[in-house]
Amino acid sequence: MTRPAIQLTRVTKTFGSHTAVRDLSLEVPEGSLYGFIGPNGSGKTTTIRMILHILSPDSGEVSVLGEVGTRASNDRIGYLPEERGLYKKMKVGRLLGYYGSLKGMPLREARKEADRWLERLGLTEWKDARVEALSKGMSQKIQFISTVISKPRLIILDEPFSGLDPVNLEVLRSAILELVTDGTTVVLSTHDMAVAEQLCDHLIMIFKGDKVLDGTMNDIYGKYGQDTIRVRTEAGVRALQGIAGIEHVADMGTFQEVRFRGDSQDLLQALAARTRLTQFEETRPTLHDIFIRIAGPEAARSTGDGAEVALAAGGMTS
Ligand SMILES: Nc1ncnc2c1ncn2[C@@H]1O[C@H](COP(=O)(O)OP(=O)(O)OP(=O)(O)O)[C@@H](O)[C@H]1O
Repeated sequence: MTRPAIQLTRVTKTFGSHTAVRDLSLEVPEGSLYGFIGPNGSGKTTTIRMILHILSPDSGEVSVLGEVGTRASNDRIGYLPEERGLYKKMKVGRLLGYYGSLKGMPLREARKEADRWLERLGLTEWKDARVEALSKGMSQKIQFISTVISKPRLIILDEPFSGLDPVNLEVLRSAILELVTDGTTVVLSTHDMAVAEQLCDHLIMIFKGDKVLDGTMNDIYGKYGQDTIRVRTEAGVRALQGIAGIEHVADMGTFQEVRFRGDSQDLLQALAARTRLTQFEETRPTLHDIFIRIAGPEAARSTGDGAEVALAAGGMTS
């Protein structure tokens, strides 16, 4: 078996009396696209900082690209932090060449690689612009290039999609997938479970410093099966009010995801008697729903995806 790119063994980190990460063990296989997910403040960034040796754990062991407890492997790691910053007065092309050479690339090669990436991300015409002239989305893509330009074996991206419009999100998404196809290991930290769901092949879910789920997407979905019904009706969430057997409803706005105890045909009939249906589909639960099931209703309030609908006695409130 090949060595994992990252291995954490029983790692704990506290800040004063607050435990940010508790007894965390984790293995990120080489070549995987591993999602670190969890709501704000759950311990993702602290975990990443320990992987990068910016922080030392209070206890436990951190091994990255085969090296235990040293910073030596950092040249082989690309890190896109959540708090971003670029030298504003520098021109884009020069800046990227500079970042590549900082990571040990010959300048000519770094410039060539910068040109390739600028073209790949639709930014060629901005090569001679100063960073300060770029829009937020453009500087985010430049920061991404600065992270990947030196072809690190391991790339850690903290919320890489925040603030990107759907077109640029797609551009970045396919660039990340291409890196993984080429054998790079990518860790993607995000609180957006829908993004993680679309992209990752493995994931770890962290909540209040504890690992609550870890595995391949196939294992995770296999465990939860197809026990969710996606419903789209003219009446919206109100159509579901008071139907016996409904255990949980997540209202996604134009559609609802329903966990139903019993024969789904009974739900179909009950709905058809009340409203016009445009979708009724048995499907697997979303990651967000799995997270709520594991972490409890309190966790629902700490995430932004989908509104939880509480079932009152015989009815619902939203
Ligand atoms: N340097 C620090 N000093 C004190 N507390 C800290 C420090 N860094 C993190 N924490 C606390 O540890 C907890 C975990 O924070 P962390 O930044 O790892 O979460 P996160 O999952 O990355 O959240 P976000 O998505 O908001 O970035 C939080 O309660 C945070 O306030």
